[in-house]
Formats: sequence, structure tokens, C-alpha cells
Amino acid sequence: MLKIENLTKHYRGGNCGIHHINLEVQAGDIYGFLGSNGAGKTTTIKCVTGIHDFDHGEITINGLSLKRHALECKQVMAYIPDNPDLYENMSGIHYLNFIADIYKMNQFQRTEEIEHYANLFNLTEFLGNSISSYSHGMKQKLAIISAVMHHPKLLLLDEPFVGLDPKAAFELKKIMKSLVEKGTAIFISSHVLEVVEKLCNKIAIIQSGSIIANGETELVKGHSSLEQVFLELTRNE
Ligand SMILES: Nc1ncnc2c1ncn2[C@@H]1O[C@H](COP(=O)(O)OP(=O)(O)OP(=O)(O)O)[C@@H](O)[C@H]1O
Repeated sequence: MLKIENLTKHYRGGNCGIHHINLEVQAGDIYGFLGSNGAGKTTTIKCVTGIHDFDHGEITINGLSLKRHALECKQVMAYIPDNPDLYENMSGIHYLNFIADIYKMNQFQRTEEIEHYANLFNLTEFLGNSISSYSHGMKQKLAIISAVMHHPKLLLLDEPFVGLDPKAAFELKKIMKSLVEKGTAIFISSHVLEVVEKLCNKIAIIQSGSIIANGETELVKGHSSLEQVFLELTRNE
């Protein structure tokens, strides 16, 4: 579903964000993306969303090149950024309908999905309020609903658990498991190693812009905990 080949992006000023990244996320995968602060996780994810241009390499989504078929690629993906920058002047429900329009969801579908997820995240009574009045966690919940309600084939999540209360974090993990059962491919960056270890069937670890470990979670961590393996691999930072 997502193939990243030889992806390289330099920021202006010579800062090499990421170099020669190779990854493949298949339908049914929850693929964890780990790395210390500044390692290159957000840069990689932003290249996949099309937010960042890149210098070399190829990104293919659902068999189509992101560079040549940007619109078709964006139609099948959803992205939850590390900081939910939403349209503050809209109400929650206005925002969700706006996203539902973009993804061409019919009235029945959107009503059902919004009702379901808003109840799950205890957001129903606040949907009529302006987003500017929401807490960080409420904005994060709204961003999650907007990303999952149209059942994307590829879901990209950048640090999605930050700011979520325990129930919302639990519900998000359930949603991810349910989406992959229906064939979605999930690529998720997180610093919460205990969650990644339990949730992700595959992981990649990035250090200073390069992948240093990659594959099935069980194989990457062997008999150790993911925390031990991560600390060992990144000890010379
Ligand atoms: N807009 C930018 N301009 C210049 N350099 C940038 C920019 N964004 C990121 N970088 C640099 O690229 C490198 C990778 O940053 P990135 O944000 O991808 O890391 P990250 O792994 O997501 O980190 P964190 O865990 O702290 O979110 C860092 O050296 C960072 O300083």
C-alpha cells in the first residue's frame, strides 16, 4: 500500500533531514516508526503526505507514484499530525462535514460515522462548539475522527497518543486494530515503546535520518524488550 524507495530530503542550509529511506507498509500492517527527537520521523511522514517535497527517491501509494498522481494518492490516505492545527473558527461538526465533503462521503455514511466516533470519544455534546474552545486532547480527538471516518486505505499517524486521555488512547488502539482487519495499512510514529511493542506487527527505527533496524517486531526485538533494543541501537547518539 505504501512503498518508500531511496527517499532523501535535505532541508535548506545543508541539514540533511533523511537519507535513502526504504520501507514498505502493506495492507493489514500496523507499522511502528521509532526514533529519538530530531531523527527524521515527521520529515518522512510529511514527505508521504505530500506536505514536503523531497530530493530523491520514489513514494508509491496504492500502486501510484505520489509525484505523478498526487490527488489519487491523497484520496486514499489520511494523516493525523503531531500537532492538530485545525480551522479554529469552525465548529467541530462543521469541520467534520468539510472533511466528509472532500472525501465525498454521502449523508447516511457521514451521519453514522460521526455519531459513532463522537460518542466513542465523548465529543458529541461539544461538536457544535467552536474548535478554538477545544482543549489539545479534544482537537486531537477531532483530528482522529476526521481521519478514520472515511476508512482510508493508508493511515499515517504522527505521535497520536500525545494529549489523549487513557480512554481515548484505548479507543484509538481499538480503532487501529479494527481498520487493519478491514485492510487499511497503518504507519505510526510514537515514543511510547510499550504501546508500539504490543500494537505493531512491524517496526522501523530511524537514527540521524537513516533506518538502522527494520522488520517484523518479533524479529527486531528478539528476546529483549523493545525498550532495551531501542536504547542499545541508539546508545551512541
Ligand atoms: N522545516 C525544517 N527546516 C530545517 N530543518 C528541519 C525542519 N524540520 C525538521 N528539520 C530537521 O530535520 C531533522 C529531522 O526532524 P524531524 O522533525 O523529522 O524529527 P522527528 O524524528 O520527527 O523528531 P521528534 O521526535 O522530536 O518529533 C532534525 O534535524 C530537524 O532539526
